Amino acid sequence: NPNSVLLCLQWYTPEACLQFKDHFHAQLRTACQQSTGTAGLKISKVVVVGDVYVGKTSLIHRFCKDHFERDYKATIGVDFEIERFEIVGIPYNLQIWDTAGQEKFKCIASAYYRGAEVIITVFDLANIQTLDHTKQWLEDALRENEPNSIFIFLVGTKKDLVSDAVCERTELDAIRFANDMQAEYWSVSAKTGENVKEFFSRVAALAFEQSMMRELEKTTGHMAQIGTGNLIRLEQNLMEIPEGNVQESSSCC
Ligand SMILES: Nc1nc2c(ncn2[C@@H]2O[C@H](COP(=O)(O)OP(=O)(O)OP(=O)(O)O)[C@@H](O)[C@H]2O)c(=O)[nH]1
Repeated sequence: NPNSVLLCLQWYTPEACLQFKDHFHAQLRTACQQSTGTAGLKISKVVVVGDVYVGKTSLIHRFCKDHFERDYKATIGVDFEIERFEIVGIPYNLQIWDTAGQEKFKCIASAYYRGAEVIITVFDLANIQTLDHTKQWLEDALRENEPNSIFIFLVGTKKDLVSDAVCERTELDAIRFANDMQAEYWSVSAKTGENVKEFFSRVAALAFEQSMMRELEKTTGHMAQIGTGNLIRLEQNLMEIPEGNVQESSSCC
């Protein structure tokens, strides 16, 4: 649930962790407000690409409207939805761009790839050929962007249409593809809703975290990192960390 996303910090006591988290969230809000000069609304652009008929529109509509349409209606060029969140008290929007899979619309759709913070590459679990095309879709989308600052997801849709055995077999290939693409792999069903909210919550959490880190670095001039270790370096005089007192195992607040 994006509303309850907690930024994971490694610390050595739960109390210190909570105290630090409160301070950290306050820092995020201030940085955000300073950078926008407004109530601090942040927007991240998400671009969804993949072959025709793989279920891009259905995936987005299941998440944004909690609706599934059985009848196929091709996307003409591009379409977009905005999903509003509030994470740690900061208003946050995901702008989700749905692009057409049909070849004839590709040049229109590709004009909207620029400025993406997240690229979601979609294939159909019931049509393995669509997986083969995902690398090309990603390559096209990355060409318009700065590859190092983008989160990439590989998503297999229509999970409800395949047996568990077929799904498992296909996922072995999909995970291989995901590794090559430096993407995170998810399987979902827009029809049943399986994994859809969880998937977009993950997208929102990562995009939010990255956007906040950028703001913090801009406004404080300090390097900040969360989620991957004990490397949070904000104002270092804020809380002294005794040498050798940081636990190796991860703890989450
Ligand atoms: N059973 C099942 N059908 C799905 C699922 N997702 C999409 N579909 C169906 O697949 C067809 C294509 O879905 P769309 O979401 O329109 O596909 P798209 O990738 O957006 O297609 P383009 O806009 O042409 O690129 C529609 O008939 C959907 O109802 C799913 O999870 N399960």
